[in-house]
Amino acid sequence: MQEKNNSFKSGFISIIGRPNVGKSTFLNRVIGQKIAIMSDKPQTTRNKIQGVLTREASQMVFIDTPGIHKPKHKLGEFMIKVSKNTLREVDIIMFMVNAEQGIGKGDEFILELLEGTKTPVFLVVNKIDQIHPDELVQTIETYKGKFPFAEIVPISALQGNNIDQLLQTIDEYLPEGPQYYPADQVTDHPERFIISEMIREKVLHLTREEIPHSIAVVIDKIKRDDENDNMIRVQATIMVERDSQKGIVIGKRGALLKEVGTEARKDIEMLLGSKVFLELWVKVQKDWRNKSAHLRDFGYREDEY
Ligand SMILES: Nc1nc2c(ncn2[C@@H]2O[C@H](COP(=O)(O)OP(=O)(O)OP(=O)(O)O)[C@@H](O)[C@H]2O)c(=O)[nH]1
Repeated sequence: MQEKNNSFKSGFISIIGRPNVGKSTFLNRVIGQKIAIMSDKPQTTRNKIQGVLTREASQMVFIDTPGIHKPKHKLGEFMIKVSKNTLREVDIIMFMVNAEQGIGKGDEFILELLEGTKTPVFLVVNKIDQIHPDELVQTIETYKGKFPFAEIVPISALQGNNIDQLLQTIDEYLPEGPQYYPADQVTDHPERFIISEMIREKVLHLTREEIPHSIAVVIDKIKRDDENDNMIRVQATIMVERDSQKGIVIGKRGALLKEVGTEARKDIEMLLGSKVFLELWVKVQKDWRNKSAHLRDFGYREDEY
């Protein structure tokens, strides 16, 4: 290493893995800001979210792909298509697995999807804070036998263990390239999407087990109110699949919806740096997950990927 290489490196890193392995936790830790929704329920990340990490000599653009699983209905198939498309275009694939669990059907399915890919695949074993080192060695051995991983990196996204090492390794694989985004930009997602995810997160959180993932949040309007101290008015609709779910989301005399609104408003105010008036509606749209047309309405447009 006689010659110092001053050239800038950059690239796209796709994070893939079964639901709940900790992809969003990782992104949030690395980017240091709440951009990907975090939840202890599986499959809360439906859209592609990019987090951008700019270092001294490199820029990493992370893509948080939807949790892959075998398709059970239209939305599932759609998510898989999205994931497959992104895998072809990225520089590194981070396949994240949960150290606490053995290799499962979902992992096997993802490995099948990865078969023959030319992109380097990193096996990232997350949640190592939960297991004994001996178990870790075993898990790694099992995975090693299944796929020619370019790198294997154990981490704890929650506690931060080995994250620097992982970023260093990613750096080594990045090609020379431009700085795609300004250094202070952490996400290229429109505020609209982040706001809808903030609201969705509150609904999932406050309804606990009662509301499955059959909800979507549509932002109807974001408007600055010049007459009212520049307050920003946000109008959003929470879409549910069944009447019974509507009742749950609204709660007794509207109590739950009010709580969702209060909590979400705080997050949105932080994001926009302004006072926010949040108006929430709940609407039943039967069986929306199986209707491709509705996917479009909810902003899951394939042509964006
Ligand atoms: N103990 C431990 N828990 C973790 C770690 N990383 C994530 N978790 C937890 O695992 C759960 C799922 O994490 P997420 O980051 O939402 O998972 P995800 O992969 O983004 O999930 P989807 O959006 O469903 O694909 C959360 O309760 C996290 O707090 C870790 O390193 N250690």
